[in-house]
Amino acid sequence: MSQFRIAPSLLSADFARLGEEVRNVIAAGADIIHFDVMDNHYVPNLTIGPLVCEAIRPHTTAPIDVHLMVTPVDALAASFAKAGADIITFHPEASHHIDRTLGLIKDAGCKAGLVLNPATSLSHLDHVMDKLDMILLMSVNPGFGGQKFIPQTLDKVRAVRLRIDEYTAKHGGEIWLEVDGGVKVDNIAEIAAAGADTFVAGSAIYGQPDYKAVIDAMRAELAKVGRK
Ligand SMILES: O=C(CO)[C@@H](O)[C@H](O)COP(=O)(O)O
Repeated sequence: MSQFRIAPSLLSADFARLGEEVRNVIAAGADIIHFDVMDNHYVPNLTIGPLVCEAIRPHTTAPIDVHLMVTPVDALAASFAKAGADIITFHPEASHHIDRTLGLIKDAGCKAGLVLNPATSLSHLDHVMDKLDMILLMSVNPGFGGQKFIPQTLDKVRAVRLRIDEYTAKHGGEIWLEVDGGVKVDNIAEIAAAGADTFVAGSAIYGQPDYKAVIDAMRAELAKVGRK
């Protein structure tokens, strides 16, 4: 895996051909499959559940990164761990007991992370840094693909990068910083320069006929970033 990771969001894939869409995007050079779970309650949209995760699992050995936009969280997190997820992230305001939910995900053998919406405070990270494998910053309000990147996210990325670097310099370990929403070829370098290392892109990749061309173009942009 390269130092920057590209994670196509299945939300923009052809749902009638999901297995093939997973294989094609990995063959095109993606690192991770991003799997958006929406419940029509926490967010105003309804997508896919653990059965679909289980169905795509045999189609790739790449990590499946499940982003839970649901409340309540715990039972579904456990189901996704059983269904073959590698990484499970959730929104702190959707869980009554953040520390317990993170522990439950890790005890099930998955990497765990928190997701912060554009207006959600970084204070949610304060007491759980030791349990985080990933922090996912939403650069759109969650619920739909194809929205425009919110530029104020860049300051948040810088602030979280600082927190991660300070924390890992002192305590060791690794915490990925993922950004999700409106990520394109023309802004990925700026987001990386601000401190992100993992990039979710739905419509930018699945909205084009040639997935490899888009992923190659993203990697070419990332190669220009001096940070790593
Ligand atoms: O979680 C979400 C939206 O809630 C995202 O993963 C979107 O699916 C990203 O789509 P694009 O903005 O890249 O089209």
